[in-house]
Amino acid sequence: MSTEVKICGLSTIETLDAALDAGADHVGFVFFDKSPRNIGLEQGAALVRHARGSATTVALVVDPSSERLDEIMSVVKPDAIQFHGSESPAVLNFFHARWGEAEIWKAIPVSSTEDLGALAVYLSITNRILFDARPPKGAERPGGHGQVFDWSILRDLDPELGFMLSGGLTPDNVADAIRLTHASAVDVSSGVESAPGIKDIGKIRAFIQAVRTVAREKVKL
Ligand SMILES: O=C(O)c1ccccc1NCC(=O)[C@H](O)[C@H](O)COP(=O)(O)O
Repeated sequence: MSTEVKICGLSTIETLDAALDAGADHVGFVFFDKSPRNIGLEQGAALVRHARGSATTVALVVDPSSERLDEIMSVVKPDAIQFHGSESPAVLNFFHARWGEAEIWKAIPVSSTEDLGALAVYLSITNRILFDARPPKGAERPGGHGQVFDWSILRDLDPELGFMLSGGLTPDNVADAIRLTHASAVDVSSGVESAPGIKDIGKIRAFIQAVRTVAREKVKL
């Protein structure tokens, strides 16, 4: 089965179209004002409307208030919310009770095997777990740093978990990352940019092509 691809941090119709045309399965929009990829609610709503039905639309948030979540859900109307901060299981359960139809994705920061302990806490209350590189100390945002972590930490995980791999992926390293971790999905932001927040259409296409080459290898085996 082909590895799913999420292109995160999109902010223009042009780059969103490039991702959709190249076959992205999921498209992500950042609602966090300390991010160079941050977008406004109306901008997000227009991008989500444009992508609806072609890919899963994912709104990324970091420790949002319940008012902020309500705003995003009622104006932007994404298919899924990606919680990328230190949200507790209680926050995710509260969100589910209020917005039951939306998928819940949770990012888990990884720098050592011990970090996988969080899986047991979040697995039953999420639709998808995303492993991302733990951010550098003192960083202003918990993701989107273009940093890899040691993928061998994930090597023994059950591929049936269907986890998403993230952190420092690029068109050049994503095939190796999939072969090593058997991730069922990959997520990228910096690796398909020419500068922080500026998506590069050529890199988006190259990234998705590199992911698809791994699927073709599997067919040949
Ligand atoms: O991308 C951001 O600016 C961001 C800000 C705050 C929280 C999370 C953020 N990004 C999360 C993502 O889904 C990224 O795709 C993921 O961290 C990987 O980023 P990168 O290493 O730059 O590909």
